[in-house]
Amino acid sequence: MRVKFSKMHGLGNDFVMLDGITQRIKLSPEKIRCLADRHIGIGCDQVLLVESPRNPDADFRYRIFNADGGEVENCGNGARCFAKFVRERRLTGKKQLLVETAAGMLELSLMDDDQVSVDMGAPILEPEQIPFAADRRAETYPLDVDGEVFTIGAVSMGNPHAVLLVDDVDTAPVAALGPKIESHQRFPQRVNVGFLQIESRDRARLRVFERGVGETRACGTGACAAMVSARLRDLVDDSVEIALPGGTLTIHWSGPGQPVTMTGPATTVYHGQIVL
Ligand SMILES: N[C@H](CCC[C@H](N)C(=O)O)C(=O)O
Repeated sequence: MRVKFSKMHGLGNDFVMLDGITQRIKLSPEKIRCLADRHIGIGCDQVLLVESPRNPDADFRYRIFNADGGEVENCGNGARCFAKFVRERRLTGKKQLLVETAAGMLELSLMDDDQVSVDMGAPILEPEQIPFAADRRAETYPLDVDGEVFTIGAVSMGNPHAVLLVDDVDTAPVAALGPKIESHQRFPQRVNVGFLQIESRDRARLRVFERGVGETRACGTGACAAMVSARLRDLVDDSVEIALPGGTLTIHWSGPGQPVTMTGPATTVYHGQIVL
């Protein structure tokens, strides 16, 4: 079946965007892995599928699939690209969108300068809801990785994140330690792993080894989770510029129970067609 797609990215975290409203699209983990493959497919970190909402209050539903074929709960960079995509495909004329995801509802605001602001909802901090095996909720947790104990934060933005503080992201052991923590047995659904360098109370640098993908050039939910973990440790204030390898996101969070807001760009690279 021949389908139209858009190739997009949020700060270099790249996506194949599929309109499942005006097109009949049936995906399987194998098809997703093929689409995401940078040699035999289009190549992307995630495949994002736009569908009609189940919730009558929502404008759209959007589903997120990692390059390994697994469906996941949330994608911050993808949410911004989604907002631009549905406008470009003339699926809506609205600039304020309510979107249903597996993690719940997201509120998206398209701004004039191609920036998109997303209300990502309140972070989830209870270990069993992250999910993360721990006796009780804490700002940080010891995590034994092959006999070496690391201090991590554990936060869910609908999807699970572990956050480690490092002195210098450029020399952080992302490739060596990322996979070990991603598949650590205390994270029963695996986990995204953020390596965070605090520069000041309103600026930090971050690299993320993403669950189901590997290191990406940016991770929106990762930036939100890292800021939340740093805020809980009183290392930053309520608004922080998070600099990732692909560019900078502005994250705002005023404390537990409050929503996290993420603002950043969304870029369309090209439109194409492919036989699925
Ligand atoms: N790898 C993530 C999904 C994509 C998140 C990321 N691309 C973002 O911008 O938030 C997970 O398995 O939870």
